Amino acid sequence: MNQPTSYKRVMLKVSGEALMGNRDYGLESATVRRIAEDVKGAVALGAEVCLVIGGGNIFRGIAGAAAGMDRAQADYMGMLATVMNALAMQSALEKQGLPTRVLSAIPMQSLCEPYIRRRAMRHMEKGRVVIFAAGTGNPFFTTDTAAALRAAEMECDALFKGTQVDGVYSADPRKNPKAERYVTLTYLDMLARDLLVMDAAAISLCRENKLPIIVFNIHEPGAFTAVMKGEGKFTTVVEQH
Ligand SMILES: Nc1ncnc2c1ncn2[C@@H]1O[C@H](COP(=O)(O)OP(=O)(O)OP(=O)(O)O)[C@@H](O)[C@H]1O
Ligand SMILES: O=c1ccn([C@@H]2O[C@H](COP(=O)(O)O)[C@@H](O)[C@H]2O)c(=O)[nH]1
Repeated sequence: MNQPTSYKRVMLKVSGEALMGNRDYGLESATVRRIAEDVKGAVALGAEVCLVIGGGNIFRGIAGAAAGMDRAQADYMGMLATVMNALAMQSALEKQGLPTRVLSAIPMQSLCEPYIRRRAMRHMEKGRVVIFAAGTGNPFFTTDTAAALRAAEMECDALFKGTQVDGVYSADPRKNPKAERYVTLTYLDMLARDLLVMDAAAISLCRENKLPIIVFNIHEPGAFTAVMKGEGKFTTVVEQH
């Protein structure tokens, strides 16, 4: 085993967009494999790991609504997109030799298990990597909120948000090159300054449950494993700093 981590159980939220790699849409297998290798590295540190994967690489409800669809119907399509990503990640993790389970908030018994909290807990205790699919199962939410919700339910020590940038900035760094990265931040700062790296419902849920949020760049090979050891660049969001 590598140098151990102080985290016993963690949630990793991976944005759907991150799975696109260099493509404009969908999944790039090399990217999915690289993230799976990173999860393997984190598991080797001795942590129990669960995942929520977004669906933005395939479909976002808000885009469907903008194109004239009923918003709730479009959101269900978005949730289905997250199931496809979960299945792709499950395959990649199993290729790495990791035991996994996909648990869906929308029951799909031919594909995966339904989400049952106590079953999920048991899977994690047995060292399986659990992937929570279909978000919260409800429209008008996001997979950030699903990640915060499942992390609280699983009694995780932290929520790691793997995204396109290496932390939380004073403004969106993809739009404003002068934006500055924070090393630590409070939940209230994130909410008050409207720092849109995560939605407000997810941040509030983390705050209520005293769940630290760690934002890092999932595109750096081995970044998740490194951040689990406190290495590399990231932003930590807590109650007080
Ligand atoms: N203040 C900020 N600091 C850092 N990133 C920010 C900030 N404001 C906006 N962003 C943007 O937020 C994005 C984070 O969202 P992300 O790509 O993880 O999307 P998501 O909605 O979680 O996932 P999906 O791609 O599945 O929809 C980053 O790519 C970044 O450009
Ligand atoms: O609880 C949830 C989670 C997600 N959705 C829908 O899925 C897509 C994709 O999720 P992202 O968080 O954007 O990656 C989202 O746009 C919603 O349409 C949902 O309805 N409920």
